[in-house]
Amino acid sequence: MTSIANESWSTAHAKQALRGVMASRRAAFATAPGREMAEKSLQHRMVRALRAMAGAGEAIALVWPLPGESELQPVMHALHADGLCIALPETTPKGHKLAFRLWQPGCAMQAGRYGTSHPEGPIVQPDVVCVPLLAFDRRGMRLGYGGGYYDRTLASLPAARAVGFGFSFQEVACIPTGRYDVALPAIVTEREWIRCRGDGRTR
Ligand SMILES: Nc1nc2c(c(=O)[nH]1)N(C=O)[C@@H](CNc1ccc(C(=O)N[C@@H](CCC(=O)O)C(=O)O)cc1)CN2
Ligand SMILES: Nc1ncnc2c1ncn2[C@@H]1O[C@H](COP(=O)(O)OP(=O)(O)OP(=O)(O)O)[C@@H](O)[C@H]1O
Repeated sequence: MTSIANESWSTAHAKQALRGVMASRRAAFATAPGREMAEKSLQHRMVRALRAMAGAGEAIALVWPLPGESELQPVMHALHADGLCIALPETTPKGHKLAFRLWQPGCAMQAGRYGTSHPEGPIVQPDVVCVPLLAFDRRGMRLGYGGGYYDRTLASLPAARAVGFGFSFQEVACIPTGRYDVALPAIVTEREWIRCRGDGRTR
């Protein structure tokens, strides 16, 4: 359910309609012949982009995938082996920012809100935040599940570098935006590392 308390009725409803369209596209992609190749290519591009973005020993926030999302565990293992610190979000109650917890290979995962999973490790403040998305555009605007979690979280971490990630089929011409949506500076897909053109409020 989308909370419409903080944005106009028309924006909230346009976002919800787009979520429905993107859910169908994602379901079709789940069984598409190119899925496995696209997944591997996205993982490689993510590792390359994050190695370039993160300094030695820095903390990178990734996500534990929800059904239909790309598998990022190989990315987590590769960056951990580089000596980077990996954190995953714990889904807090709606209206709050996410809490990031330290992940280590083989660590126990705890079931969280909305089907998400998080490690039980200590809280970590990430230097780089990888942002999951349902849809994106070339400005760097994104659509998520409607919790507003990443908008709130990024607003509270002004020094963190953010990068979105997803598959190229998730690109649309123009994401409907509200007052709290801020453009991502970059988005990685299985095809490219997009330097987004922004909307005048890019973080
Ligand atoms: N893998 C992953 N982890 C993540 C996110 C994500 O997008 N992907 N999040 C990104 O913010 C946060 C969790 N955000 C969520 C916010 C709302 C709903 C939710 O309302 N789900 C509805 C149905 C949503 C739909 O399909 O339209 C539900 O479960 O009923 C789910 C996750 C943190 N962890
Ligand atoms: N920094 C913020 N402060 C207050 N309200 C916010 C903030 N960021 C987002 N919101 C509100 O949260 C609600 C959900 O936002 P939105 O639809 O953009 O979520 P989303 O980006 O799809 O979700 P998520 O970030 O969890 O993937 C909207 O009503 C929005 O105005």
